[in-house]
Amino acid sequence: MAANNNSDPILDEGGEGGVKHEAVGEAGEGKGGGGAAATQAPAAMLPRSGSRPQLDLSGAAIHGNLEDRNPTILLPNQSDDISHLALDIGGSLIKLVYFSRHAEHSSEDKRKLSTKRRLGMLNGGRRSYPVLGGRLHFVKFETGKLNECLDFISSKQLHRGGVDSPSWRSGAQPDNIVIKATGGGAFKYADLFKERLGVSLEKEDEMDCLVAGANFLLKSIRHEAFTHMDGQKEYVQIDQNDLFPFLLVNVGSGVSIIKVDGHGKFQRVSGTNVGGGTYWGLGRLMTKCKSFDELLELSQRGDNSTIDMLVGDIYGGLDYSKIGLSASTIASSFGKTISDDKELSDYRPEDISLSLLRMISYNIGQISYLNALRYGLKRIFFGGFFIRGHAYTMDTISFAVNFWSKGEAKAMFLRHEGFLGALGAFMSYEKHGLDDLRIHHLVERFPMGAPYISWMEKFVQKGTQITAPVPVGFPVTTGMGGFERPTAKGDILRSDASAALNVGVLHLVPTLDVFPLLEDPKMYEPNTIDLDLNEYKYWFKILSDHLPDLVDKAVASEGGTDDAKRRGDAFAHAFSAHLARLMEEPAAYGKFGLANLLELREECLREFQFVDAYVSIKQRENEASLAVLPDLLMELDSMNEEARLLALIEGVLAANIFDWGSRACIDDFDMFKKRMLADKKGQPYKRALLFVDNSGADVVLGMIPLARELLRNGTEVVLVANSLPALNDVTANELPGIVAEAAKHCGILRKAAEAGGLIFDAMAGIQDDLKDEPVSVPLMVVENGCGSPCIDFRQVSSELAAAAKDADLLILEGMGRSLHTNLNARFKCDTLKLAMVKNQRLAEKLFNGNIYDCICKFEPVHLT
Ligand SMILES: Nc1ncnc2c1ncn2[C@@H]1O[C@H](COP(=O)(O)OP(=O)(O)OP(=O)(O)O)[C@@H](O)[C@H]1O
Ligand SMILES: CC(C)(CO)[C@@H](O)C(=O)NCCC(=O)O
Ligand SMILES: [Mn+2]
Repeated sequence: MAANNNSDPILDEGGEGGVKHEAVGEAGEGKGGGGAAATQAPAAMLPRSGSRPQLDLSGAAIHGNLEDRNPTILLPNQSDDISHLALDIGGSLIKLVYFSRHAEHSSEDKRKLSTKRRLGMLNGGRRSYPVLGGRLHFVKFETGKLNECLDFISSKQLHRGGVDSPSWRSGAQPDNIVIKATGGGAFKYADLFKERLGVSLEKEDEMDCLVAGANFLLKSIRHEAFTHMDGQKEYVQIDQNDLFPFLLVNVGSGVSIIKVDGHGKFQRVSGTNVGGGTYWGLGRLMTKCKSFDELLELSQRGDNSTIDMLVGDIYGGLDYSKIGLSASTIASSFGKTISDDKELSDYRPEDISLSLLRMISYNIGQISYLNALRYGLKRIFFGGFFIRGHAYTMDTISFAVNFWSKGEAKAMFLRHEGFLGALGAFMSYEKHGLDDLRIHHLVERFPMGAPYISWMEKFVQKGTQITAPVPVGFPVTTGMGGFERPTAKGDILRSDASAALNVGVLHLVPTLDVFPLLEDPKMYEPNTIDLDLNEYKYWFKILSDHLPDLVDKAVASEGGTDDAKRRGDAFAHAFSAHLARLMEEPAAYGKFGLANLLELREECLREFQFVDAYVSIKQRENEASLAVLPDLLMELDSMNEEARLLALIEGVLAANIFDWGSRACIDDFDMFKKRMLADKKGQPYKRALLFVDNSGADVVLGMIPLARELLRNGTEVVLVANSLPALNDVTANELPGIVAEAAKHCGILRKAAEAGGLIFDAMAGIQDDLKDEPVSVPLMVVENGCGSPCIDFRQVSSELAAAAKDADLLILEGMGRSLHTNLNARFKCDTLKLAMVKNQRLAEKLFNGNIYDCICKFEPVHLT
């Protein structure tokens, strides 16, 4: 049977004895090397990206001061088209949202075109999606340092993309660039923008923008809103049909309180002048702090009871329980400072900062509650940069809302807290074509700001600062309206650079779709197991242990040059920083599952320009497997149909099913066989989608022979492969080459591949044994839209979505796609999930089984 000794390097358990399963059967011997090169050169084959545009880095240079934390890098030759910049210029901070669109490198190859034609995706040349892909970036500056902001805009030429006219491309200065702007500064600084950048600010109403921004986030971003109570962050999935009404409280310098009833339907019902500016302003005066973060950091080491007058101070240490006040409740903020014969300098800055923070947060919580009560609203979303993702601030506000409303109203926070206005201004562009954005079009990534060129070493140094975990003190509440002071001592606040990791770059990928065969997209959850802290610890160790090996492979894949080594170092730092961040706060990047974690690693490799770390390994495996394919096919053809089907499934699992008694934890093979053999009675599957995994034996000796069997029965086969490299997974770009090689040994494959547009030229020099073959059903290859070893069926390529329309059989192979994700996923058609459980812990957890157990899970749709 198929010799399958290539294994998934991460999804397999580390440790546990190297190569996981040995060659089964005899056909796998000998015939090493010398085989035809099945795969094409990877670099040349990667002109496009399912999720990220490739940058043209030639001629890149640092612009501005090298000492800056985020120096601007100019990429003069990259074709990204920056367009649509929007600003929110507030009393304290300037927020920028800009969209970089990448020109389609539309060198669609013949395979793609023919697949699209076949799948009915080429309707008169009209694009089936509204806009080009690109990325949405979020940046902020202090309003007092407006010049830095202007420099940033000008160095990145952000203001020039807003024009559709090509005049500026030829170098001519456009005379009328208009940029959307909101916030008071849109009025105050309009002249300065005209003077410095030659642009006019088109003013958008601040409240309109706040509401539009909040509605956009709640509608389009997964895991945007969360509650924060007693130090626990919990993401809230908002039901689109049950979003309105809600109260929006934007805590900027001042506070605006808005009742939102729908899109563009709202009323500013209240506000308070005691807000973020008050905290920062008073705090600066009283503590001599130089920055907002420094002030916030001080509060974490404060004890407000030296400053605030508590109920117990007034009642001789007793609660005033009759009206529900505990002794530790603040009776009067700063009240103690009146009776003391003390100067400001006699108080600790830490205590002052905490008293101020509590006074203001509590007050905002209370006013918000009163307004929610006034309009009968249960949900209050808090935005604005005063929140700053700070656990204690959020807990204080949540406590106030919960306490006063007796649990009736809920405080929720937003990951993009400070960018509501800027996003709203951005959304107000009429022609950006983004109005129709859907949740599945957006993929959030968390880049480390990869330094592309000369300052890699600096990044490695700086990366260490980001890596250092920063504990956040969780407050303990006492009930009855009192708070304890924060328990953590000596903590520092996460620096702005890494705090930026709360908010990623939003990648707009208009070609993504929800997989149409999902039984219930709303209820679908790709991850099989929740990543709780224990799971995190486990994966943290596996991923950390595997990191040096991965770096070696990645560096080797780029020729082992000095540059590749430096990038390898930087990648290791960046990925470790991500892991450290997640260990400290598993919910930092939204609700994160294993699929996201594995994808993060692949993205991180890509960020450091590692195109395909496993390229040569994949090539070697493919060549070796192709060399033994003819023998395998011959052996299969000598079997009767039943035995062949078993051997084929066995080949996919690379396990010996003959002794399944002890090895299979889920064994629906007989059920599948019954259905397959029924094909003979004239009801073959119409179209099967085969999701391939790994390279080499898994593909060549596993899935391709299975595909051949289906083709033989008259079933159309679509091989579904990754859009981008991930581990040793074959990509949709590589697969046609492999199929073409395999087809040299088999008439069925060859006819089907020709029918499916995978082979174009009548291949000369191949023995022509096709004369007697009937006209074949097609064999096609489509990309899945992912660059990950797992798959999230809420976001697949439009190609795959189109191919799914006529499919009545899905075959998911491998741990990533059928175990770690999708084990419990239900589809609208028959589904076969095949995997060997190469992880002891998972086997125990999921099936009470053992490592190397197999699952062959058949879920016929008529039974459900
Ligand atoms: N790095 C920072 N520098 C200054 N203030 C900060 C910083 N980070 C958070 N803040 C807090 O955020 C507040 C500003 O929030 P935000 O940007 O939402 O308001 P704004 O738009 O500037 O003000 P407004 O809407 O009232 O005009 C500051 O007053 C301060 O409390
Ligand atoms: C004046 C704005 C709207 C400027 O963003 C904001 O700072 C604010 O809502 N201040 C509170 C003003 C009040 O309602 O008392
Ligand atoms: Mn504002």
